[in-house]
Amino acid sequence: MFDIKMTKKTMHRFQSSASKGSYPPGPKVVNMPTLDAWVKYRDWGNKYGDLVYLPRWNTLITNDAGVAIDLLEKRARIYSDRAMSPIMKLCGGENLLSVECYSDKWRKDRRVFQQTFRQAAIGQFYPAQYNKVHEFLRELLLTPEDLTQHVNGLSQGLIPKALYGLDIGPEDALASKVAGIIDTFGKALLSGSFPAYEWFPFLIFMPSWFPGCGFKRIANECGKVVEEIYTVPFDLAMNNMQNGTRTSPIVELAMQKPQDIKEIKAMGTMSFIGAIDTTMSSISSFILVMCLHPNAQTKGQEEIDRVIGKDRLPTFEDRRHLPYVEAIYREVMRLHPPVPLGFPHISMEDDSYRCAVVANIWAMNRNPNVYQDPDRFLPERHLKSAAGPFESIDNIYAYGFGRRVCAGRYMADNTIWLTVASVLAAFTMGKAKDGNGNEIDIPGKFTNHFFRPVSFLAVKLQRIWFLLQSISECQDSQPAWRPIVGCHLAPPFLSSLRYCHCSNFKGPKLSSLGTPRSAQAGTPPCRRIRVIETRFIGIRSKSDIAREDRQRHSHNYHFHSLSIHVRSKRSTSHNASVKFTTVKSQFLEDDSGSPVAQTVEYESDPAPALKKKDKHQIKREAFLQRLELTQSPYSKSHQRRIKKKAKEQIGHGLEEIRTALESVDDSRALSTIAQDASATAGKTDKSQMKVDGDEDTPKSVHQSKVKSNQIGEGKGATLSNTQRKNALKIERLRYPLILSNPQFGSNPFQTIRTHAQNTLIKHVPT
Ligand code: HEM
Repeated sequence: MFDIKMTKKTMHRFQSSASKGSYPPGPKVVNMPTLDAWVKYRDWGNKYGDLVYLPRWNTLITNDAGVAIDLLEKRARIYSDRAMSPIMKLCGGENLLSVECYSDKWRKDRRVFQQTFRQAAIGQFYPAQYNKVHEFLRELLLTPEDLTQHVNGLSQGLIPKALYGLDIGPEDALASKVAGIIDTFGKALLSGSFPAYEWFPFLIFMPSWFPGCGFKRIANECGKVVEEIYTVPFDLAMNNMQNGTRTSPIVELAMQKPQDIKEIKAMGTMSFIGAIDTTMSSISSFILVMCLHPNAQTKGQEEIDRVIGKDRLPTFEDRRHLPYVEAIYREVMRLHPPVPLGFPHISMEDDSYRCAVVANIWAMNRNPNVYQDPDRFLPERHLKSAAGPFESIDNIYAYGFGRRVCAGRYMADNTIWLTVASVLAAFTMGKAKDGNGNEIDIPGKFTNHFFRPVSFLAVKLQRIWFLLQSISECQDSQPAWRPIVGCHLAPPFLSSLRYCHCSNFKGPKLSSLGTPRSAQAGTPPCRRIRVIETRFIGIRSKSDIAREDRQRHSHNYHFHSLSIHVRSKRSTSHNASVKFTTVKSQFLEDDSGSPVAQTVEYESDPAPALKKKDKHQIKREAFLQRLELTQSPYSKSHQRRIKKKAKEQIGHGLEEIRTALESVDDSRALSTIAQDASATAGKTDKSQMKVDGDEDTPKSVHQSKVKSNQIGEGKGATLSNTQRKNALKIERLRYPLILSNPQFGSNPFQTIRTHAQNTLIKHVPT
C-alpha cells in the first residue's frame, strides 16, 4: 500500500515537473557540502520536500526510502547507470564494478561477481570468516589498546583470506595501500570534493604539477594501486596453487572458467577494495555503540548465554536463535550505515529528468515517520516490527537499491553478524577511566565519505581488563589460578596474560607495548567476569607463531605480541598445571585456512601426531587429486554436448549390439594382456619388448593392424565415455603386470615407455 502510494506520489512529482519543464525545488548551492553531507541533505529535504534538486550539479537527492524504491528499484531499467568521471577513470574505476557504467561489460562483471558472492555460494567463505573473526578476538584479548588496528586487520585480511587464500595483515604494504586509496574513492564519488576540477574540468588535461591539479597526482596513485590489486594477489594465489601450497576459490574459478579471467580478476579487485572500509566502519560503529549502550550489550550477552551457553563461541547455525543479537546488528546498520549516501545512480534515458539520483540512506533510516525516536539506539524496535528481526537484509537500506545493490551484501552481512555475536560472547566493552577514575568521554564523531567513528582512543575493553586484573591478582596472591577465576582457563592463554599484567613477573610487561589507560584507573568494579569464554579465544601454536613471525616480522605490533608468546615458553615461574590440548587446536587452521575444530573437547593426551613431512605429503596428494578432478579438458557445457552427441550417434536399439561388441573386445583384450605379460616376463632382452611397438612397424601397416587392446586413434577420433572407461579398466588390469615385469625393477621408465608404445596407437599426422 505504502509502495503504491509512493509510486503515485513520485510519479506525480516527476510528471508535473516534467510537463512544466521544471525540476523539484532545491537550493541553488554553488559548493556542495563535503562535511556531514548527509545531515545537510536531510535539512534540505525538510525544507524542500522528498525530492531536492540541485541545478548546478544536476543532482536529485531523496531522503525517503519509498521514493528511492520507486526510482531505483521499480524503474531500475532507467536509473542504474553510474557517472564515470575522468577522475574516476584516473583512479582505475573502469575495472571496478561499483563505479562502472551500466553496460554489457558491467553485466558480465556483475554476473561473475554474483556467482561467487550469491547467497547460496557464500558458505564457502565460512571457514575464512571464522578464522579471521576469531583471530580478531585473540588480538583484542592480547592488546586491547590496539583496537583500531585489530578492526583494520579483520577488515583488510578477510577477502584476501577468503578469496585468495592469502594471509594479509594491516602491516602488509598492499593492505595499507588499499586502505589509503579508499578515501580517494570516497571523494571521487562525492560531488564537491575536488572543487578546482569541478569548476574547471579542462584541468584534467593539465599536468599534475600545474596549480590546482594536485587531484591528478592523487588519482594517478590510486589508479596504480588498483592495478596492483588487480594483479598481485591473483598472481600470488596462482603461485601458491602451482607450487602446491594451497588452492583458493579465485584460482579454482579461474581454472574452471579461463575465458572469464578478466572478470574474475576484476571481481577480486572489487571485493578487496569494497570490503575494507565498509566492514571496518560497521564493526567500529558496533563497538562504539556497545560502549555507549551497556544495557543493550548486557541483553545481547544474556541471550547468548541462554541460547548457546558459555562453552563455545557463536556460529552461523545459531543466528536464527539469537533475535536480540540480530536486532543489535540491524540497529547498528540502521543508525550508522557505512555508506550513508550510497553511490549515485544515473538515469540512462529521459524519464522525467536526466540526472544523478542520490539516496540519502542515513536520513531514510532515521525517518521519524517510520521509526519512533529515530536517533535512539533501540534494538527492541526490530523485535517488535511485523516482519521480525530476520527480515531480508535489503530492508536495512544500508546495502543500497535496485540493480546496483551491493553485490557483496550476503558476505558482508555474515561477517558483521559473526563479529557482533562473537565480541558479545567474549568481551564486555565500556568507556575507559582516567587516572582519577572518571570515565573518558568517547567522541561521537564520524569520518566523512565512509562513515566510521573518528577515534577509539578512549574506548577500552572493560571485560578484558577485569579479566587481566583478576588474573594478575590471582597470580600475586596464590599460585593456583583456578579457584579464583573459577573456570578451566587454558594455560597458554594464562601464560600470555601473565606477561601483560602479573606484577611479580620479571619479563616484559604490557607497559612495553604502551600502558592502557585503564591500567592507571585502578581496579574497576568487577561486575561481569566471564573468563569462561575467553578460553575460546585460544592461542596460537608454536608453528602458528613461527609462521606468522615469518610473515609479519617487519611489523612492530605483531613482533611484540609474538615475542610475548615466545618468551613465555622460556619462563619457568608459572608452569601450566593442566593440559587442554584441544582448546589450543580449536583455532589452529589447516593449510586451506579452515579451522580444524569448532567444538571443544578436553583431553589430556593428544592423538599421536603425524610427522610434518607426512602431513605435507598427504596434503599434497589430496591437492593434486583435487586438481586432477577440476582439470577437465572440456568445459561443462562442452562435455554435455559431447555426451548428447554420443547418445544420438549410437541410436536407439544399437546400444545393446555396441555393448556386446565392446565386451567381446574387452575379453579379447584381457587375454592378450595376459599373453603379453607372460611372454614379456620370460624375456630379458629389451628389444624383445618392442615386439608390438610402432617404431619397427611401417605406418601403413600400423593403421591397418590396430590391435583391439590398443588405445586411441590420434586426435581425429576421440573416445566415447564408455570407450574411455573400458580403456581405463584395461589399464588398471595391466598396471600390476607392468610392475611385476622384471624389467621394471632395473629400468622402470623404459618399461613404462615400452608399455606405452605397445598400447597407445601412434598418431600419424595426415
Ligand atoms: C557492511 C558492509 C557493506 C556495505 C554497508 C555496503 C554497501 C554498499 C552500497 C550502499 C553500495 C551501493 C549500492 C547502490 O548503488 O545502490 C554498494 C555497492 C557494492 N558493494 Fe558493497 N557494501 C558492503 C560490503 C561489501 C563487500 C564485502 C563487498 C565485496 C565482497 C561489496 C561489494 C560491492 C559491489 C561490487 C558494489 C557495486 C554493485 C554495482 O554497482 O553493481 N560490498 N555496497
